[in-house]
Amino acid sequence: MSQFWKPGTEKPRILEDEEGGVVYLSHSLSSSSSSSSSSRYGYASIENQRQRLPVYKYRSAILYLVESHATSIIVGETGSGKTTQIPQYLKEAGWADGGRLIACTQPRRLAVQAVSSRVAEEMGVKLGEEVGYRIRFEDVTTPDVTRIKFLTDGVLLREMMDDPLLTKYSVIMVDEAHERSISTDMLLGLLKKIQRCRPELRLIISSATIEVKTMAAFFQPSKRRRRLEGDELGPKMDPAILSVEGRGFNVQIHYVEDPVSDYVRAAVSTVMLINDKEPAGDVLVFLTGEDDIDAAVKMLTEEAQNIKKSSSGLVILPLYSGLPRADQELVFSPTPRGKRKIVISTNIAETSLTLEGVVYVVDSGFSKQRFYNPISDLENLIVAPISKASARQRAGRAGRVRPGKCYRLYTEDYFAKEMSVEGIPEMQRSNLVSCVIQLKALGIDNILGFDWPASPSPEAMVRALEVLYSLGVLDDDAKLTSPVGFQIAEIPLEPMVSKMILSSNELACSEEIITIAAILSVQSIWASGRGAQKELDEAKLRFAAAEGDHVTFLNVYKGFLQSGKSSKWCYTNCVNYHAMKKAIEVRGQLRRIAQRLGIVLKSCERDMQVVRKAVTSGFFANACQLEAYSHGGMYKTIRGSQEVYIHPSSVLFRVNPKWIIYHSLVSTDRQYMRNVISIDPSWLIEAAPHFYKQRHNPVLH
Ligand SMILES: Nc1ncnc2c1ncn2[C@@H]1O[C@H](COP(=O)(O)OP(=O)(O)OP(=O)(O)O)[C@@H](O)[C@H]1O
Repeated sequence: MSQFWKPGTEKPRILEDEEGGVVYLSHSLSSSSSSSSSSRYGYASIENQRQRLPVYKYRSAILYLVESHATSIIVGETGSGKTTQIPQYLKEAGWADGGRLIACTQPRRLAVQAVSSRVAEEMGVKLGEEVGYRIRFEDVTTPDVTRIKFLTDGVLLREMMDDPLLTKYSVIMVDEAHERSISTDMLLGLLKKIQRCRPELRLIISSATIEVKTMAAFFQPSKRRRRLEGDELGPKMDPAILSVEGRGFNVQIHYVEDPVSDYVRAAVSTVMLINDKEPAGDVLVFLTGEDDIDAAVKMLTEEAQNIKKSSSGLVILPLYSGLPRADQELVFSPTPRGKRKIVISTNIAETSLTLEGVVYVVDSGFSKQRFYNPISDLENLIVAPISKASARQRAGRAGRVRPGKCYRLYTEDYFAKEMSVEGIPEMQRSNLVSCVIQLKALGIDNILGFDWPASPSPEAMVRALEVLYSLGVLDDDAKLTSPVGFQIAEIPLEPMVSKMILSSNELACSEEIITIAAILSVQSIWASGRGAQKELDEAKLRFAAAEGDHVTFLNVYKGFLQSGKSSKWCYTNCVNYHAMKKAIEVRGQLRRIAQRLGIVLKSCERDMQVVRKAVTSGFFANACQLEAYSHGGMYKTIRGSQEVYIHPSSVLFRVNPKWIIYHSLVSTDRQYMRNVISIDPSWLIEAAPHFYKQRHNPVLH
């Protein structure tokens, strides 16, 4: 592995400036130790660029290993060419002949789209023909024509429902396997199973930062199996390991000297200093979520206005999953001459992406991560420190087409001594409802005995089985019910949302429920980043419904449509225009799914009781009862008796209905419920009699 940072060279120091802001000393920023000449940038033909990538020297070795081993684990620095080149080498070597397909999976949709268009460009073909991609709700491939297919690991899992052995694929490359998302882990377990029936299927597990030993141990065949296969001709079942040495361009790593207390402010100061002292080049900043990002955009815009002369050339772009597609794609557009693009992103840009102009990366050291406690049955999104693997991936977004620099907003000591090597696999810190339903749909009955790369907790499994049983998805034998279980398994959404949509059919309110589901899928439709809380509270009052946030969303949606989807209307009403556009995009996709399932699209007009009943039928597990009026209203979850509070952003904050259902929790000083709706407790028994058995919950009677 190459060393990013050599102590004693260009280490920057962070000092407090007179106003108390954080600044980097300029001498650190102006030093340079590029290992490659920047003249390489921009002039080489695509073919030359391909041949200069470190992975090119390993072309024959990779093809040999894939030929001779069922599984190959390939590790190489970020930017060395794994994702874009290996699928092309495989195609050139004939792995896509005879109508077969080469798949390359990615954990994120944005990466799927970006790498597939790069590979299509390198091959000189139209995207969607020989090279295509598939993400949830979008298939850009052509049957019998597409030979290389990029797709999210979640979509490949869904393809298994129709084709359990994935027979059309000759090679499946599971890229960025270090991310250990639930889908990646499920995929690894299932692919290992498939290989037993299809030894001709080749797997490539690739990443810049994977723990090779763990992965190799997982794919090691058992002694018994090795004996059985001993004499057969065919690929070796022992996994092969290849380390691709070398990296594209050097990335200097800079650390802060002392820990920073406010990483958003520190990130903004760092960007301003880069802009002031450093030569041309775009900046990619990693923060944790929409709130941080909006705050940073606002601060940067103000800073840029204050120092007009030097900063008038900043193009500031947020990037997070809740943004509409067109806005996300702006980050790939060429930076106008004389300008500097500042992309402020969540970890959506952490792996696989090449943003061509990016020379500087600013890493806050944090990301939002899901944590689930099976005992209390509470799942939270928490801002938590990232792992070394993530930090290296973030740094690797620089140095892809020319030398770069990465500014870490944490100390070198912290990186070396305190940061964990890898994150905890998502499987071990998430609610497993979606995972269990998918495995059931694939016919895996013994879920506890499934061969996982990292075992989930039995408590979390039992909790998930229990919720699925109560949703009517599983029967007494823990098999999928017909038709509800099969229908819910087929909808590519969280089972609770899918159930809510299915119930809306019977309750004749599918149009409203689909709108609610779409709005809940974007982070927040309120423009909270603008700062004027009073203005926002007044705007909310204009739409607020006594029933709660879900019904309030319907009022906002109606207003937005009546305004002709106007951005001005959004501004006046403190509504986030991007979020509304995204919600409309998702709504269209959900309507298509609903129609495919035979759901009649129907509006209940003003009858909000049926809307609340439909929400209850999906989210009954999140029901709470008011316990005390202290602290703006203290509630307890009905199942786990956990203390929870209505989030101040909810229209029901301080209204405190006796019985409510929440959509999600955020944890700060307390557990806060976001997006809350009032219910009648008798609906809980109707929706989930097993879940709310009388002996456990006498309060319901
Ligand atoms: N859209 C693009 N524009 C310009 N160059 C690109 C683009 N995509 C990729 N490249 C070039 O190809 C190189 C290899 O990219 P690739 O994604 O294959 O690397 P990788 O080893 O998979 O990296 P990572 O581990 O970060 O995903 C990049 O470093 C860059 O030089």
